[in-house]
Amino acid sequence: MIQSAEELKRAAAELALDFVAPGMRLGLGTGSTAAHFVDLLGAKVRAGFKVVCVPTSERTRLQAQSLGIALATLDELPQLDLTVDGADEFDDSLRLIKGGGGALLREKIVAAASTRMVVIADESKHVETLGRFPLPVEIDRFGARATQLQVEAAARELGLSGPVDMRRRGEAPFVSDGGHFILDCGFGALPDPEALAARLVAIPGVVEHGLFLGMASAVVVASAHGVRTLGQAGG
Ligand SMILES: O=C[C@H](O)[C@H](O)[C@H](O)COP(=O)(O)O
Repeated sequence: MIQSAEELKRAAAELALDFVAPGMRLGLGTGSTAAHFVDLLGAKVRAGFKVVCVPTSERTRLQAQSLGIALATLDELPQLDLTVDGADEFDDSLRLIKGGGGALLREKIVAAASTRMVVIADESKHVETLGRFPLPVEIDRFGARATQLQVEAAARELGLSGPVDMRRRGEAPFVSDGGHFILDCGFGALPDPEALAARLVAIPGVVEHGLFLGMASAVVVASAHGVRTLGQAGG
């Protein structure tokens, strides 16, 4: 019987391997769940399986490299067949919150360049309404405080409130692979994620937000009762 969170993540990652065909151009996600997938893919590659992968973060690039997985940049491979990535939250409509690990911008660029995005997660990430996990919003370093005020104002217009915190690593602000800051927005339940997404992208200092809407084609979710797939991984 599957028990620990790590076992659940690995079980989801294992099932997602079924969606990978030889010769595919693959996007590799970031985070502890995606790391299980990369690890399992590495074992397949060692056994002779051929794929070329584009990592969504430096962390994932280093892991994949250490496992001997063939890598390319997104400039070299601008169209991908499939991206497999984790998520901080997903709902029944396969809408996601991502960015807990700070990789949301590259993750979204890579997912958008992929024909399909398959998300792997344990059941704890499944929510009725997105927003339990504070929404990460990646912002330019220039004028960060001004951008933060605009994010807060935009949320208020939509009837949302709650702390907007600059993500920190120790004393200093956290800096993403792209060199940006991240705001963690604890707005609580997001009844209209599409409206919030539209409002956030209209703020000039916002580089990207962690709402992935209409991007995932399937979520492979592992619980103590087994692993199931929501949505369609094909087509
Ligand atoms: O920026 C990080 C990513 O969006 C991750 O995929 C997300 O935070 C989920 O990570 P984990 O699998 O570690 O919960």
